[in-house]
Amino acid sequence: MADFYQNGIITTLHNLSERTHEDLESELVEFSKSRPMSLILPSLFSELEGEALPNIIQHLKDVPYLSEIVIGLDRADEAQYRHALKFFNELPQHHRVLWNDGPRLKALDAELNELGVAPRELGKGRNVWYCMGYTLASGRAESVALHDCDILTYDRELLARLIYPVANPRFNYEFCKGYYARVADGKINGRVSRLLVTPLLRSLKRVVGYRDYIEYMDSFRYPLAGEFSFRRDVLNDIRIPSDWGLEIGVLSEMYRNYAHNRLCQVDIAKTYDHKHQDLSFGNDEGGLSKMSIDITKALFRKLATQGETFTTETFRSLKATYYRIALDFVETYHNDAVMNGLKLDIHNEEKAVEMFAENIMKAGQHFLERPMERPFIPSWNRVVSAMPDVFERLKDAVEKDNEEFLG
Ligand SMILES: O=C(O)[C@H](O)COP(=O)(O)O
Repeated sequence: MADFYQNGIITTLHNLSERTHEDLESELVEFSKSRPMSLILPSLFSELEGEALPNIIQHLKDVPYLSEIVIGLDRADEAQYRHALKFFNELPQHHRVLWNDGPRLKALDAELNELGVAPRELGKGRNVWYCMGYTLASGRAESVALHDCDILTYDRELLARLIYPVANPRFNYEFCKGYYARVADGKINGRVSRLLVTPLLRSLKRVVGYRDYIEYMDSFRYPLAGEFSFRRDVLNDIRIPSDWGLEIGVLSEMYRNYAHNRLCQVDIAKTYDHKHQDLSFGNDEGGLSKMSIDITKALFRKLATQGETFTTETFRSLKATYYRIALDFVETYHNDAVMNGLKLDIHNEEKAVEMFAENIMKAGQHFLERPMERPFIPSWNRVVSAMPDVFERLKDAVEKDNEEFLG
């Protein structure tokens, strides 16, 4: 059983009783009468052939409270898009598959690009952004959840717990972030979250001092979770980063746009496992190495927008402080693992810490060389002002794709 401690400056909603998903769902069905709900699934075609997504679909089939499911499909050719339409057609809920690489959506993307408001990089950020635009265009939902498509331990209770805080009409939350223990196969995972993000935030507290933003970020128990939920109005003015800073960037946007009491986090699962990426030592362009550089840059950029100044010396102190704190964390996690009968490879953990320490310097150097770089995709409010009929056009393109290729 979890404890009920409130850490940090964001409300934490715990899992304190063994409520069944049926029990939660019967409430959600009631809530859906005043707050219709939808789910966004950013997916790669390859995930349709993996282990996780077919199981997610089996669970979603029985979810009784969703008005819409919006699937963003990346890296699919025409035959694969046709296959995806059949694959998702098992869902009884109203659903649409956005063929991001198809000619209709690519033509719209090219026009947005002409106007300077299209995403500049391919990837999950762009996929999520188009799904958010479609959700605004379709207007079917008041409360929206979003989760990854590689969750191996998926259960429909995860979705019920994730959307509940923004679905209950008596709650005033605009945004909710999921958290869980990433423990699977006898191991503690979540290497970037445990070994980079938390120790880096703790070292920032030492090097730059108390900052409300750092306290806020450190309040999230799993800051890199790809599971969020929000009220629809959030989607209008959120700016999504197109790189690996997506999760951190979304939290920073919420910090900028809302008071702390409109935000919360919720325990969504006892365990969680997903597809693991390589650490990619020495390769700044891939795997967890690139992820760690993007995340660190996102934190520096955000602090800079609050008036923080950085020099090479700041980054050197930060690296040294981080290294010490992160090594202490390795010992902490090791002891936690031992007491729980789990495995933790100290050598691999320390190798990861060494790489992250180097990457803090690389991210710092990059920041000093290009302080004005902004990987953000414009908010949908801005896009509407540049192209007033964008929602009709997006909706039309998606409807036509679905009609033409479903047969
Ligand atoms: O959340 C994280 O820390 C990264 O996504 C890496 O996760 P993993 O160690 O579970 O693969």
